[in-house]
Amino acid sequence: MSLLRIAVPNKGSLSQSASEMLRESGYRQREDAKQLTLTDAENGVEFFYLRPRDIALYVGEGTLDIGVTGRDLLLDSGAKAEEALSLGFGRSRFRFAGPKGAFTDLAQLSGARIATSYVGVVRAFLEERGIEASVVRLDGAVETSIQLGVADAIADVVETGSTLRQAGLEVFGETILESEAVLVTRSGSVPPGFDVFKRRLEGVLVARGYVMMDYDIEESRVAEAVRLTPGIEGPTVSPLRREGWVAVRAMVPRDGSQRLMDELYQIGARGILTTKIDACRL
Ligand SMILES: Nc1ncnc2c1ncn2[C@@H]1O[C@H](COP(=O)(O)OP(=O)(O)OP(=O)(O)O)[C@@H](O)[C@H]1O
Ligand SMILES: O=P(O)(O)OC[C@H]1O[C@H](OP(=O)(O)OP(=O)(O)O)[C@H](O)[C@@H]1O
Ligand SMILES: [Mg+2]
Repeated sequence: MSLLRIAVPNKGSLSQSASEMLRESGYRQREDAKQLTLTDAENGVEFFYLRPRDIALYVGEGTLDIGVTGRDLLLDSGAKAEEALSLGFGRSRFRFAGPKGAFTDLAQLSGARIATSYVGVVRAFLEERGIEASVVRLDGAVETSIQLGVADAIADVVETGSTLRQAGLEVFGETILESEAVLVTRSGSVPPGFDVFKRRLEGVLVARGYVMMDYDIEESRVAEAVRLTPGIEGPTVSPLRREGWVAVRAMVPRDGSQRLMDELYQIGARGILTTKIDACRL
């Protein structure tokens, strides 16, 4: 059987997290940041380490079957590729920003010069709003362009906001788009073997978002407790050696699991434990 060809970011914000997720999904990943490709024949895949900005193009052309890239980069590329799964890391917002106090409303962008590395996304957004502005394409360090007189405003990736603050800029207008790392495939086509690959990554996503919770409780209060921890298919309830008590086991969302433990304790549960899940298939 031919190998699934998968593009992975070689550098930048998404690179390390992408490789980590693939490793947790049971795939081999390169040990050396200079390595360009890696074959994992046992798992039927071959990895190509590429610039994240180029990945959607390779997948859209059909040269590669699957890619990991940013939603913003996918949209900016205009490639014939589509999002198949969001991966929960590399989260950022794409925003307009300008000197403090200079802009309050998107309409003020009319006639302005806007610097960005994401020309496709910005042009499409302005067109949709009927705003006529000139877009200046820069490769990076976009925040400095205003101070240097090349632009009046910028549109860029904002994560913590500290780069903007340091440049004396502030965001304005609505968020252009919310981005995160995504799996992309060629529009309208599902490569053979994609379902297994996707299920493995979904397993890691669920494992990251959930913990396994165990507790003991009096049988008379089980119904109440199980309402708090319904599990996925339904919790496992098993007998305990102690008369009138049962053990309950259920997957629960990691967020809020501490509060859930407090609530279970309140209604009489004891021996409440959570354990990390490494991987799963639901
Ligand atoms: N703080 C961040 N800065 C830039 N991109 C980020 C950040 N956090 C997440 N991302 C996402 O990473 C992708 C951009 O990756 P890319 O590797 O092209 O740029 P980079 O991380 O700025 O790397 P570099 O500029 O060093 O090449 C986008 O999808 C973007 O939304
Ligand atoms: O909100 P923050 O947490 O400050 O992160 C956002 C900044 O990080 C990125 O720049 P990067 O470091 O990649 O440099 P670049 O502009 O040269 O790509 C991005 O372009 C913003 O400038
Ligand atoms: Mg950058």
